[in-house]
Amino acid sequence: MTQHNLHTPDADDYDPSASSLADQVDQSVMAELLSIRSSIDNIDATLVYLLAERFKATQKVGFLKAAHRLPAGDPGREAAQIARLRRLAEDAHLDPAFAEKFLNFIIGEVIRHHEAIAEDHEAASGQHPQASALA
Ligand SMILES: O=C(O)C(=O)C[C@]1(C(=O)O)C=C[C@@H](O)C=C1
Repeated sequence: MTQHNLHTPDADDYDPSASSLADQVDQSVMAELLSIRSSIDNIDATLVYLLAERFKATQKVGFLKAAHRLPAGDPGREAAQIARLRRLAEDAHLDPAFAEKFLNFIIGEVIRHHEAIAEDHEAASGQHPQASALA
């Protein structure tokens, strides 16, 4: 049974002024809050598009690694990426520990995708022995 009274907002009916604070703040504070939130909304949308592009690129890496039976993870590359991002974060006044945690979170997901691609690839080449000989 669908629970219409427990409505969870989705992207189609996004209300940028949705808030649980309306009865706790005066209108001028709410207006300022909504104005700042409009930038936050733009930034969040950009993050989604950027992450989608990054995952498109890492998917290509996943196919390449699977085709050549390379390991999903590359700790040497990760160490270099983390050192670089920590430096960039410091320059940008972002907590470097947060930047590292965020990158590790994304890379963990990428590695799970790589492993799934490799499993699919192995299963497919098992079904076609001549394909596995060519890999
Ligand atoms: O560059 C690679 O080899 C990738 O698989 C991509 C990526 C990343 O997401 O940046 C993910 C896993 C590796 O450990 C290193 C980097």
